[in-house]
Amino acid sequence: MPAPPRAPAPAPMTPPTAPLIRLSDLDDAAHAVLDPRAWAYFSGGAADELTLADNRRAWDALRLWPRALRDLRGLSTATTLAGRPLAHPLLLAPVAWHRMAHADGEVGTALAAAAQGAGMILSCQASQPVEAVARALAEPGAGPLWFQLYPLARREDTLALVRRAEDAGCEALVLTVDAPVHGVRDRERRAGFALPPGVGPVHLDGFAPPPPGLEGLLALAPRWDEVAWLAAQTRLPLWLKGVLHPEDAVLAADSGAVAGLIVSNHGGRTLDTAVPTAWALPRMAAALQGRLPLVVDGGIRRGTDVLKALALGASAVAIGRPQVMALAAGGALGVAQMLRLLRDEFTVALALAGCRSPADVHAGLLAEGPGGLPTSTPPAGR
Ligand SMILES: Cc1cc2nc3c(=O)[nH]c(=O)nc-3n(C[C@H](O)[C@H](O)[C@H](O)COP(=O)(O)O)c2cc1C
Ligand SMILES: O=C(O)C(=O)c1ccccc1
Repeated sequence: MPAPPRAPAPAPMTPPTAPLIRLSDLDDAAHAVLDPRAWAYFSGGAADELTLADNRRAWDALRLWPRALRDLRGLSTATTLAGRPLAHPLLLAPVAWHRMAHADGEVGTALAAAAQGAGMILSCQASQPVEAVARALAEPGAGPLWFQLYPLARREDTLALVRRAEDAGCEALVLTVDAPVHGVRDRERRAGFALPPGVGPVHLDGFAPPPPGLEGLLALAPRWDEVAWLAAQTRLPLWLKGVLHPEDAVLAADSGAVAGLIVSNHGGRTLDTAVPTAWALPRMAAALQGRLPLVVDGGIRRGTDVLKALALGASAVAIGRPQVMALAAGGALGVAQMLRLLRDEFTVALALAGCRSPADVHAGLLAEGPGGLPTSTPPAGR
């Protein structure tokens, strides 16, 4: 019998966004659509970008000792952060000016975070207001909204910002302490980066700019007494972001003013050649002995990176660049896909390491890596 004539091929269906295979693919997707100056700003690090590269390499260098034959039934990524239940330990790190990546802006990012149960730390340099972001996150099962601060030129302005974050329903404040001056940004300078018209830090409208010159910035650089002052002004827990040294971790705990620390080198954007966060984290955890919860950021791109961060003592991780790359490439939907993928990879990592939950993750899962990273034997009974 002759073969029936072939039906014409259906018109190809283009998915709204290409399937996302791994987080690092978002860089190419964003590069293709972003203005070169915005790309330089979002993707770049400081100077020779050695810390930027080291952040990734330090997670990659760690090797896992998985456990077999564990009972994995009921596996869940659910955890708690400073007592707050979370669907999984993923937060969005504060990143300035989302509207430079996509018109959906921070509200789009927040809708994605809400849909995926992720927490969000809103930058004080955000290009959309905290009230609108808070509404987007006001969903059952949504993660917490935190507000990140740089000290403003006048204390009353800083306080006005704190009140605004409190009134919007933010659950914590984050004082960034690793960027008293702008890092050496070769890539931004080469690209001639400037804020595009119509995008800017909406929370800072009407506030006095920093006094001119280096001495003006140094006068605003937060000091330990500023941390105590800020903590005394608010009922919200105060986290410090950008601490790397174990002795500073101990000072933070001793101050009694600090609720937790974000172990961060600002994604390699401030002091180039600062240690990668995967090196700092276990040493800070050892110095603190559980006195403060730790969140870590910098180069977290894989579910296994999340697992390693928990094994080194973090309670949660924060994601910086992938959120703006995903936003640039696919708007709010892109950010939701990115978070979904990382959650799914983390679920797989838990299962394959023999852990039923984040609480099961411990230092014994880590083998010593090329960077001389710490190792231990699994504690009995785990
Ligand atoms: C484009 C960009 C803007 C950022 N803006 C801020 C900011 O406003 N406040 C802040 O505390 N950190 C800021 N950060 C640092 C991030 O919060 C975070 O520490 C870093 O991006 C984590 O590294 P990752 O990008 O490798 O995940 C920014 C980072 C990037 C990439
Ligand atoms: O670019 C940054 O990393 C950052 O933290 C920042 C600082 C001042 C204004 C905008 C962003």
